[in-house]
Amino acid sequence: MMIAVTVTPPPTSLAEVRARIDAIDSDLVRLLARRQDLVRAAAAFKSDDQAVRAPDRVARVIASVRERASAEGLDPAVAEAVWRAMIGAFIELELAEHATNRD
Ligand SMILES: C=C(O[C@@H]1C=C(C(=O)O)C=C[C@H]1O)C(=O)O
Repeated sequence: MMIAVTVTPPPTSLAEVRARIDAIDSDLVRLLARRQDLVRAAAAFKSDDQAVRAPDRVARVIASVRERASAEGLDPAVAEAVWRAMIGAFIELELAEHATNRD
């Protein structure tokens, strides 16, 4: 049986490194926009600010992301820092959304 394996050759210049990073960032922005829609939707199901912050859920998300990061070769400390910053920003957005829904 033939198994096709795609190997991306290493970049040969800083410009190429940056072009590849830009392409990944573009995918990340698209995914984050989808995530943001869901975070906004979550606000409608919550009764107060404590429920919006949901620290127990945040802890579970971080633990899961750290595990997946290790499996994928991403430094878990980097993953945790990125997710904590992202979730912090989304909580601010969700708090604003929640306050608007309440009015
Ligand atoms: C989206 C939620 O609300 C908040 C945002 C979270 C996130 O961005 O992953 C997780 C928990 C909450 O702090 C949720 O409760 O699931």
